[in-house]
Amino acid sequence: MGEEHCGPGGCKLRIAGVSKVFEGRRGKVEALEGINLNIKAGEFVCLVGPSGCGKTTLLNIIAGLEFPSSGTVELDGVPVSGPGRDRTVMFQESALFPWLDVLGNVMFGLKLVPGLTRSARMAIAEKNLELVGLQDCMHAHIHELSGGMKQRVALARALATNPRILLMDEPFGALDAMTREQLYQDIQDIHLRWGMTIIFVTHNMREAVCLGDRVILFTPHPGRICEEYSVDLPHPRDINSQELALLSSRITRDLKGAAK
Ligand SMILES: Nc1ncnc2c1ncn2[C@@H]1O[C@H](COP(=O)(O)OP(=O)(O)OP(=O)(O)O)[C@@H](O)[C@H]1O
Repeated sequence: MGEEHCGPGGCKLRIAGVSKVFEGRRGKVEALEGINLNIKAGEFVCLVGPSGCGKTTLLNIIAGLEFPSSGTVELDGVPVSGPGRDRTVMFQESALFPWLDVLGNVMFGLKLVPGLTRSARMAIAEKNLELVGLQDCMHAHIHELSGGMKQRVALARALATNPRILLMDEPFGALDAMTREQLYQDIQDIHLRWGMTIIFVTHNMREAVCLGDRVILFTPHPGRICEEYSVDLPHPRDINSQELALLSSRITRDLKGAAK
């Protein structure tokens, strides 16, 4: 990875009294209730909790893709009123365009940035593909890539727009253990050098403790914050370390208690 790469830093996030009620075919669903969370600029925060406790909903609210039923979200003191280029979401499924090659996919994400010529978009896309180790695959078709490579393309696409907040929804959930371990190293390295704020949803407690400065545990139906844990282990962290296993099994025990 090129040492010269450096992002714009992160922004501060203030979530105050956020609740979300969906009115769907099943009637009212209380997805979130009274979420208060302050996230520092550059902090890496992992959200964990039982299935359906509203983690994705909160991520979507921060992204500006959903709106809270009550409460507010502010980025550096400015209320979120919709999606913006300061935030990028990366999903479990890479959602790449199969008719574009690897380079084309990353360049496509840059079309929303005003004032960039095609050659500038290409240069930025190439730089970010190098950053995630895909410099030799720029012209590959998407169907030629492994699951891990596809997530690397998605990561390069997310990073290319220089987000100040990276919102990641189980981005490594579908990958095998070895590929995930490599990506844990890469994402820690990128976060250390870029300093963007990262909010990362996962079901994998070890992953949360390996990556997060802080892990936030939610209760189910409606999702509320029931506990938070500071992770003071130095980076780069090894997912197989003893200390990491101890903290992750403590959170898993608390999760089982919260899910009852
Ligand atoms: N658009 C929607 N309309 C109605 N209900 C919704 C909608 N989106 C989410 N929900 C409901 O809100 C609740 C929270 O969903 P959400 O996807 O945020 O949970 P989650 O914690 O991310 O779940 P998982 O860990 O399984 O991905 C669930 O009961 C879900 O069915």
